[in-house]
Order: sequence, then structure tokens, then C-alpha cells
Amino acid sequence: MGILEKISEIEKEIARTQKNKATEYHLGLLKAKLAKYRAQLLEPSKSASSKGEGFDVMKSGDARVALIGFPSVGKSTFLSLMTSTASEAASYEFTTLTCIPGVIEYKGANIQLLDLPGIIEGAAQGRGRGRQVIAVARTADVVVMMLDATKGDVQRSLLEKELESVGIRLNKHKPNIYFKPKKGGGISFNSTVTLTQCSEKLVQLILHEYKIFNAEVLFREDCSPDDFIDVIVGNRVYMPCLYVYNKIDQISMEEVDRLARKPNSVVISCGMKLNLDYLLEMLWEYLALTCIYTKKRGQRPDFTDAIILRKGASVEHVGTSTKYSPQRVGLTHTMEHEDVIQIVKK
Ligand SMILES: Nc1nc2c(ncn2[C@@H]2O[C@H](COP(=O)(O)OP(=O)(O)OP(=O)(O)O)[C@@H](O)[C@H]2O)c(=O)[nH]1
Ligand SMILES: [K+]
Ligand SMILES: [Mg+2]
Repeated sequence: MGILEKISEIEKEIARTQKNKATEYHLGLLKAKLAKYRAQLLEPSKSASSKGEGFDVMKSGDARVALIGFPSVGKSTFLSLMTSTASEAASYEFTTLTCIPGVIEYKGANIQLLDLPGIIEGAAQGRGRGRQVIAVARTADVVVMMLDATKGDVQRSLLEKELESVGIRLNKHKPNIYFKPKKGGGISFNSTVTLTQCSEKLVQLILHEYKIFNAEVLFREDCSPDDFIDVIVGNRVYMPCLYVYNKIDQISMEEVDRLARKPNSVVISCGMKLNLDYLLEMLWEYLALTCIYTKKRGQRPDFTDAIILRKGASVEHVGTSTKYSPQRVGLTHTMEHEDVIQIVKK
């Protein structure tokens, strides 16, 4: 049996197994197996066909945003609207066949926006150009999942499943579990909170499935078996995702309202240029970038030349070791958006 068949067998078994106390170990085990096979599937194949086919687009600017979506949802139309790059848009599916980069200039930052071919169900297993598209998505700082507002919610959950299956975790933080494989001593298990989804026994079972018999495990959060498997497997990416419903010019106001209220979602129309400013604001928030401006003694700040930092960065990250005035701050001082700093030499 090939890996794909094994995966589908396990998926079927999970689907037909009722979720309850009596089946939790069985399900945990199945999930561990599933994660293992998927990892095997993702290992780069050594065959000639996979060579040189990736979309090697240079990272540039301060951040990278990948446009992921089914064919013809309007990804290329969006890129052409927001950047000075033109990407061919047409009413037929799979118009775009490679990765096309553009740049959004916003608040002094250069945000690289990547238009990509449409992906479909089965993308993770290599349907269409799915694998290459997903490989690019992994390198992004934020994923914009573009959806056709007229098409219902199926596309969204299908794409979420595709990304999920290759270890991309959307709008989730890394599970707060300390995990350290050891040379000996068996498995030591502890938790600082009450666990409602995992137990010591289940944790052991899962570890054994991965042939790990000595390890230190500390749950600092009420995590699920899937979260724990993610920690063991490693190699997961935790990424903010903005769901963008395009083509709202085609649906009723009630429907627009419903979609706009969904979490992490923005509604737009590329065709009628609706709500694009708001989308940019949201994108900025998701990128969590901070602009600071420098000023020289006795001169006005230069607002045309910002230094872009990740949110939470401190003065040290600006790359200096001097002191500041008029409000003196230490090197660990966290910079806030649109702060102005003056560097004073002693
Ligand atoms: N009504 C309406 N049509 C739109 C809107 N945005 C894009 N379109 C149309 O949707 C079709 C597909 O647009 P594309 O930009 O080619 O879509 P894509 O997602 O890049 O498609 P692929 O590259 O094939 O994956 C085109 O005919 C666009 O004119 C919109 O806001 N409203
Ligand atoms: K298209
Ligand atoms: Mg396109």
C-alpha cells in the first residue's frame, strides 16, 4: 500500500470512530500515525521532475504576504490593484502559473505581495502546482486566503485542511509544551495546569508511536493530542492568516454583513475597489510591523525614511548602543509605532 492509500485509510478510520472517552487513545494513536505518513509524503522527492520547478522568488522588503486561494477568486486582480506589478487576470481557471511578486508601499514599509497559482483540493499531495504554492506559503509572514464571496464556505475549510496537512497552523500560537528527548530515564511527565484533553498515558502512547522512550514533557497549557504531536514532529509553522472575501459586489448586503463578522475576515471587491483601505490596515496589523523614524540633533525627523521593526522590538534592535534624549530610554525600551529616536553620541 502506498503512503497516500495509508493516509486515506487512517483518515477514514478517524472519521468513522466516535469521539469519546473510550476511543481517545485509539484516536490519538491514529493521529500520530497520520502525522508520520504526512511527514514522509512531504520529504522532498529525489526524482528529476521535482528539480527546478519551485517558485524561487527572492525575499525582498520588510515582510512577505502570500496570496492563497482557489482559481479565479481574484488574486491576480488584487495584485495588479495594490502594486505596480501587472499580473494577468482572466475569467478562466489557472490563469496564473507561477509566482508573481509585487510590492505594496504602506506607512514607509515595503511589503512583498506574492500572487500564486490557484490551488485546489489535494494540493498538498501535489495536485496542480499545489506543493510549490504551499512551499511558498510557508515562507510568508502572513497568508492572505482569498475567497470568492459567492462560493460559500466550502473553499475556506478545504484550503484550511490542505495547509493544515502540511504543518501550517493558521492563527494559532505554538503550543506551550516543554519537550526534551533524553538518552535515558524513561518518560517524565508533568503539567502546570489541569489537562482536559491529554493524560500521561496518552502522551506515553503517542511518544511510543514515535519510538521515543525517554523524554521530559511539561504541559504549561491545556493542549490537545494534536498540539502535542505538533510539538514532537516540530517543523510546524505558526502563521497569521487573513481571510479575504472578494467579489462582494455579487452578493446581498445581508451576506456581506455575515461574512464581515467572521473572525479574521475582511470583505472586499476588487472589481468595485471596495474596502481595500481597510484590508491594508488589517494586513498591517497582522504583520505587526512598527515604523520608527530617526532624527539628528537640531534637525527635524526624517519621515520619508522609516526603520521597520517587528512589533515588540527594542532600541537594541535598531542597531546602536548609544543613549537617547529628550526622553532617555534604555536599550531594552520597546519601540512603538511612529516613535522618533535621536541617537546621541557621548
Ligand atoms: N465581480 C467581480 N469579479 C471579479 C472581482 N475581482 C476579480 N474578478 C474577476 O474574477 C476573474 C478571475 O480573476 P483573477 O484575478 O484572474 O483570479 P485568480 O485568482 O488570479 O485566478 P487564477 O490565476 O486562475 O488562480 C476575472 O474575470 C476578474 O475580472 C470582483 O471583485 N468582482
Ligand atoms: K483566473
Ligand atoms: Mg491569477
